[in-house]
Order: sequence, then C-alpha cells, then structure tokens
Amino acid sequence: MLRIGPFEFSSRLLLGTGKYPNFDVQKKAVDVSEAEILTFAVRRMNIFEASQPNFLENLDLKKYTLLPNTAGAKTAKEAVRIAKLAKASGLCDMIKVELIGCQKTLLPDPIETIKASEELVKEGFIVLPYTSDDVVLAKHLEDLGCHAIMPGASPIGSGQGIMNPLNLRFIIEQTTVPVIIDAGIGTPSDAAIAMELGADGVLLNTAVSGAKDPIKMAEAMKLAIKAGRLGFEAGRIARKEYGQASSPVEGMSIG
Ligand SMILES: CC(=O)[C@@H](O)[C@H](O)COP(=O)(O)O
Repeated sequence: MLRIGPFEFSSRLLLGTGKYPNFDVQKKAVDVSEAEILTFAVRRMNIFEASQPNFLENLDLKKYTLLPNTAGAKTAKEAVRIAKLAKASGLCDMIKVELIGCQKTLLPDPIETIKASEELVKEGFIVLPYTSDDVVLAKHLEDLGCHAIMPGASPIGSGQGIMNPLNLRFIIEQTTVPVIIDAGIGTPSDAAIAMELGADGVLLNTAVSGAKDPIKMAEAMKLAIKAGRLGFEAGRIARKEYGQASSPVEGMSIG
C-alpha cells in the first residue's frame, strides 16, 4: 500500500496525462497501467471553460485520484495561486508543486519550491513537491510538513533514467514520508531500479506517452514497478568482489 496523507493506493505508479497521440490511446494506456493517481498541469486544463476540450471528460473519474500540478509556475506565488484554483474547482486537495527554475534543463527551483510548499502545507493542502535529488533539500521539505518527496531521476522528458542512485538512496533512507521518483524515467528497467532502491512509487509521463506503443509501454511500466518493489521487499544479495559457486561442493565427496 502506498499511503500519502489520508489517501491509500494499491498502485505505486503515478501517471502523467500529457503528450499522448490522442485521447483514445491516452485512455487505454491509463487503464492498462492500473495507475490510481493521475497528474495534470492545471494551467493546461480548461477546468473553468466547459466549451473547451478537457481530457478529464474521457476518463471515469471515480476510478482515479487527481493530482493537479503547478507546471508553468515560475514563482512560489504563482504556484500557490494555481493550487488554490485547482482546489476551488473541487479536483483534489493534493497538489504536486512543480516550479521550474531553468527552462533549458527543466530542473526545479529549490528556493521557490520550499516557499510554495511551506505556504501550501500551512493552507492545509496535501503537498507533493517535485525536487532535485538534493539530499538536504529533501530533508527540509519533509521537515516543513510535505506529505511526500518527489526527487527527479533526471530532467523531465529526457528519458535518461536514474542519474544519481546514491543520492536517491540517501533520500529514501532518511525520509519517513513516501519518496516518489519523478521525471526522467525512460525505460521499464529505470522504473524497476527506482523501486529496487526502495522508492515508494514512480511518477512518469513521457516514457509512456512518447513510446511507439504507449499502451504496451504502460503495461511494461506497471509490471516493472511491481517487480522492482517485490525485489526490494525480498532483499537483494550482497555484492561480492569475487565469484562464489552457486552449488557449493565443500564437504561433499565427489568420488
Ligand atoms: C507530468 C509531470 O508531472 C511531469 O512534469 C513529470 O515530472 C514527468 O516527467 P517525465 O515526462 O520525464 O516522466
């Protein structure tokens, strides 16, 4: 079970909803992924314009918990305003704080992320900040009351996979709220590694929506996340420098 604030989920895959070839593929990919949390950029949704197309209309909303995100915000003030807009529209009290500090790398702005997260926690939101893989920053975010920490594997949409497994492991070790690896996942094996490191979940978008077959990739990601989690729970063997026979012959008389 993945527990975030008052919510409980059996799936550990959080799926983004952008950049699918069309609504039909998006719906099928979301279904097959068995994701229970869907994230979307409030700014890109026409939540207050009934005449405009809105992907939420294509999904059975009773099946999902929506995780609005503040993508497009450059300052804490803007992010807080977007979060309040999402709450006012009745979507969900959870918010993914996404505050990009560099338009080339799409890496998050740590200072504005801290400011926005602090304010949103005070306002009673369930706050999930997207952050870099900085261990100390992750600790500050947890200390100020965030309900999950979401360090990036690598830049958003880059598909480069996990750049800094050591930092992610340090973050996972020190954090008592869920750690969800967010952004940069390229392949199912990247997602499995994130889970094997001990992450509580993985949030991804481009790897599925941009795949040649998004529906198949959604299924592959679902299975990889389950496999990675099982592997983590099972406990891996220790790494050894030298070989060790799989079938020991010590104590056996071999004629
Ligand atoms: C959808 C969303 O929230 C993205 O900003 C997220 O970080 C996913 O990144 P990828 O597209 O790299 O999976």
